[in-house]
Amino acid sequence: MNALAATNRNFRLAARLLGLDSKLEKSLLIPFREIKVECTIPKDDGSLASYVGFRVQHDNARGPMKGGIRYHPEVDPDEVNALAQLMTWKTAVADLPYGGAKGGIGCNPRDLSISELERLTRVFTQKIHDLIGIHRDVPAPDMGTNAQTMAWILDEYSKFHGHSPAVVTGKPIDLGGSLGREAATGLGVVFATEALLAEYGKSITDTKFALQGFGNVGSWAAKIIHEKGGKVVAVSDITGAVKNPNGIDIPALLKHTEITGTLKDFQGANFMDPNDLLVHECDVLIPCALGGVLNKENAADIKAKFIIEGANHPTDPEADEILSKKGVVILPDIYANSGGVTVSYFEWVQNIQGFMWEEEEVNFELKKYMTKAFHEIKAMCKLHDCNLRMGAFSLGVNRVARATLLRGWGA
Ligand SMILES: NC(=O)C1=CN([C@@H]2O[C@H](COP(=O)(O)OP(=O)(O)OC[C@H]3O[C@@H](n4cnc5c(N)ncnc54)[C@H](OP(=O)(O)O)[C@@H]3O)[C@@H](O)[C@H]2O)C=CC1
Ligand SMILES: O=C(O)CCC(=O)C(=O)O
Repeated sequence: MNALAATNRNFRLAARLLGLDSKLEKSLLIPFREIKVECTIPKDDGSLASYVGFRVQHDNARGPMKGGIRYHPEVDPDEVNALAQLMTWKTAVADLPYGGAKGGIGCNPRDLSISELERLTRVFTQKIHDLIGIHRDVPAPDMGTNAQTMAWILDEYSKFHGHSPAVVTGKPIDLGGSLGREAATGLGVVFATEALLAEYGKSITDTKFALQGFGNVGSWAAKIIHEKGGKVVAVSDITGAVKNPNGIDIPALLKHTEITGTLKDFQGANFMDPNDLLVHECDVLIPCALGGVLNKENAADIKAKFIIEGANHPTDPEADEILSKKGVVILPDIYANSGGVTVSYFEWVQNIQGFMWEEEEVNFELKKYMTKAFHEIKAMCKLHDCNLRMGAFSLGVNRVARATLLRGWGA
């Protein structure tokens, strides 16, 4: 099942649980606006290269639309649509005054030089600048993009609209980025994990973790888990995977990836087939890379008792069903990885106030938001007798439905 079909399915199940009117259900599902633009740039060798960029603005009932921009070869309209919709429910679960959006460009950032990436980002921004904005749609980093990408968007956008730091979040600190934003998604994943494990009388200390993806989310989550006494027994990136049953030395691995850019040739662990990462022996599995990686092909072989969805849409509905029958507890993406957008919200607030918070304050507030959302999801699970994914979806969808009804349709 593709990402959009899976996301629509989860939304519809939640709408049924809530007893939403079918016309309201239909209106919530249709995106507010879908943008598709051609981005042609001169490459460093003088030849031309054309790419397709997308921005899907799913819903703005609760506030400006919010969500990352992804640079990846597999970016396609259905996936961006699904990710935009997930942002709508995610911001509502976290109770942020935002709607949802997502963007992307179908390209392999590893094949582009820094100056080619800059040109591509500026052309994309030129094409969409009238449709984003501080109170309209606020992009942020996602897979394949980072603080530098946000700096180029900010600069290009500001040429048209005047200096506007709050038009993007996840910026470099020197341009108004928030302390703590870079680590926020990984830290939020860890707060979410702690909240879940505590329900089962467990903690991070001495628990065994496997993480797929060692980029922004995966590397920060691994670092913080290691600092809290957890054992990271396996991690992977696109080039391969490493394992150590006694726990990988994460600071050493971070030093290695900083120097080489990959997990390859790391001396402190054994290499393994990256396809085995998801079915590796561990207590907690944290997918932090692509969508749809847990599916009917591998779900029956998963050894973890808990899955924390650091990535967006890592579990397809068929896998959800198989895993649920096995008794595996899944903490869904729209809650588990909401730490990033929550600190993006703090960044936007700081930019609008023209004020900067201490990192301790950012992290303290993040923990408060993550803890509150966890208990609100649990309450929905109790009310509707459902799993955590449906608890989170029904919490988010209900908040957006209420805002939509209150605003009305201005007939
Ligand atoms: N950044 C954020 O704030 C947020 C991100 N997310 C989600 O988290 C996930 C990861 O995002 P982020 O960390 O920002 O992205 P990054 O681009 O920083 O990192 C992605 C990581 O995934 C690895 N990867 C890519 N393909 C594969 C594969 N087939 N098998 C194993 N590893 C793979 C990459 O390897 P390599 O480096 O070798 O290419 C890299 O380590 C995405 O689903 C994103 O939507 C969710 C909320 C917020
Ligand atoms: O920080 C943000 O605004 C969005 C992050 C994001 O894209 C996500 O949560 O999937």
